[in-house]
Amino acid sequence: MAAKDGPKLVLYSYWQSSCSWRVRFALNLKGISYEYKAVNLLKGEQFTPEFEKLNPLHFVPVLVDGDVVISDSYAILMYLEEKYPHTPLLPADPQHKALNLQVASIVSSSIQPLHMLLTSKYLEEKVGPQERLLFAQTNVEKGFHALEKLLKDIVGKYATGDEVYMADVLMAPQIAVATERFKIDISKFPTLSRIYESLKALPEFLAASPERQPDAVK
Ligand SMILES: N[C@@H](CCC(=O)N[C@@H](CS)C(=O)NCC(=O)O)C(=O)O
Repeated sequence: MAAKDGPKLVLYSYWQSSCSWRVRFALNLKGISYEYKAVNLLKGEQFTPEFEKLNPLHFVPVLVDGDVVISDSYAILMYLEEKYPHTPLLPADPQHKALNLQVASIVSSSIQPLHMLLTSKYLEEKVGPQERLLFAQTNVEKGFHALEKLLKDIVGKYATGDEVYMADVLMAPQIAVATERFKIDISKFPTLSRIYESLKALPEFLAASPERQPDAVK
């Protein structure tokens, strides 16, 4: 389905970016088609003057919806939720809604920034590749312990019950990156493992996966 009453949405994305993956997953869940614009982070395309106009922080993802330009995946998801409310990313129940927002915040503020490209490059230069990896692994595991504790009594098929919500949208790419890039043993986190098993079978998640993007390097 295309976005109603307006031009097609444009997503600036990089295939391996977990923040972009969140937005691709959410767009797929909502059935919104979009144009994909690749920003090659390894070639430094996030620093071009054209991209800087979209996001002075030089990060993907950026969503363009007509005149509206939004960077930051969290803000993009909230925008999509308001403008395209079908297939909601947040439950109506206030407690479950708060839990989804809390999980989303933990992933986007307390896990991903500690292993992102910018942080990794800096640490690798200052303290070396081994320390960089250890720093990422320690902080991903710390975040996963918190998520495990938060969700263990509420988990259903997905993070906060039997519907896919915002918590899942952020957790699934984060778990994929943790296991594949940082070799985290997800079996140490039984609740997260269980959620991930359900999520990784979803066609909307698979279609959003790095390998399936037009800029994927095979
Ligand atoms: N809080 C931002 C973080 C965005 C972010 O960290 N993007 C990464 C890719 S996941 C990026 O563009 N990194 C480029 C760099 O580090 O130079 C969001 O959720 O969108």
